[in-house]
Amino acid sequence: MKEKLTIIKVGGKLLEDDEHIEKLAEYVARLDGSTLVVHGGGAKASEISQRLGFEPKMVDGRRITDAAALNVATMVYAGLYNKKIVGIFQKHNVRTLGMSGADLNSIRARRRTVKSIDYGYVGDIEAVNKRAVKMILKLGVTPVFCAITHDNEGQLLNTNADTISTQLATALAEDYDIRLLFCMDKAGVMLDPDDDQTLIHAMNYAEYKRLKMDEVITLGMIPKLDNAFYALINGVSEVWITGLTELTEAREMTGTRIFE
Ligand SMILES: Nc1ncnc2c1ncn2[C@@H]1O[C@H](COP(=O)(O)OP(=O)(O)O)[C@@H](O)[C@H]1O
Ligand SMILES: CC(=O)N[C@@H](CCC(=O)OP(=O)(O)O)C(=O)O
Repeated sequence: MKEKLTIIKVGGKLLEDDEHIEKLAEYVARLDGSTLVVHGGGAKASEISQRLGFEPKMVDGRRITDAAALNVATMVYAGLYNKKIVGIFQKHNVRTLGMSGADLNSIRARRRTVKSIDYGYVGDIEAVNKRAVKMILKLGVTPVFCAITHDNEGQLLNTNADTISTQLATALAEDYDIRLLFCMDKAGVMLDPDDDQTLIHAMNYAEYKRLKMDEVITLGMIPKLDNAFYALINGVSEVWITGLTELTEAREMTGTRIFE
């Protein structure tokens, strides 16, 4: 039987409040089996960019990342948030290692080719160094990955955190029984994102396509769900889109369970 691995992707909006990181750390400390965390930070990167006087630009949920935006992304994701999470996890006795895709050459990516849009220093993942990640997990350590990858030629790249968690999950699915949890600022996928009462408890691909066409599902939820379904058809056992309270405080997890 494969060992259990829980992969939790934490959305950047949740990271704005240290209390949320504390709750997550307490939850991870209680979990059985191995855990791997991936985090974003897009909202903070946008805020810092604005404070520095340049407007952030997003297309289809992906940041147009010029050299200045890449510097901000590296400082916010690999620096501020990664180290904040590591510090708070250590406080809760979770042995943690902060990672980017450049560390141990764990995630190699290629700069996205320019078609109609030049995304700049945005990386599409080419290879996950499974050996390195498994080695960390075998030590009983929880790796915490930020949204920075590299091309192994010295260039750092910005990669969407939902995609990183999905690529790590599918690469490790051969060796682990994986639960992939996308934890964000809403309770899950909803018919009305401002009304928790409209939570969709389970969703298949046909329903996703219909709700996307009807523009019930929009913005960052689209790449998240594309990743969620990709994970499910590529060997990941269980996929959820959920909120922090729904994940860490409910006796039984609630949110949106993704099924084929
Ligand atoms: N049907 C929906 N249900 C819930 N959230 C939705 C929906 N459609 C769009 N969204 C938006 O998607 C956002 C989550 O995507 P994103 O901002 O990329 O999250 P994260 O930073 O956690 O990856 C929610 O905050 C919400 O504004
Ligand atoms: C290429 C690209 O768009 N990268 C994302 C990485 C951060 C991220 O994914 O953060 P959230 O999970 O908080 O949205 C960005 O810069 O916004």
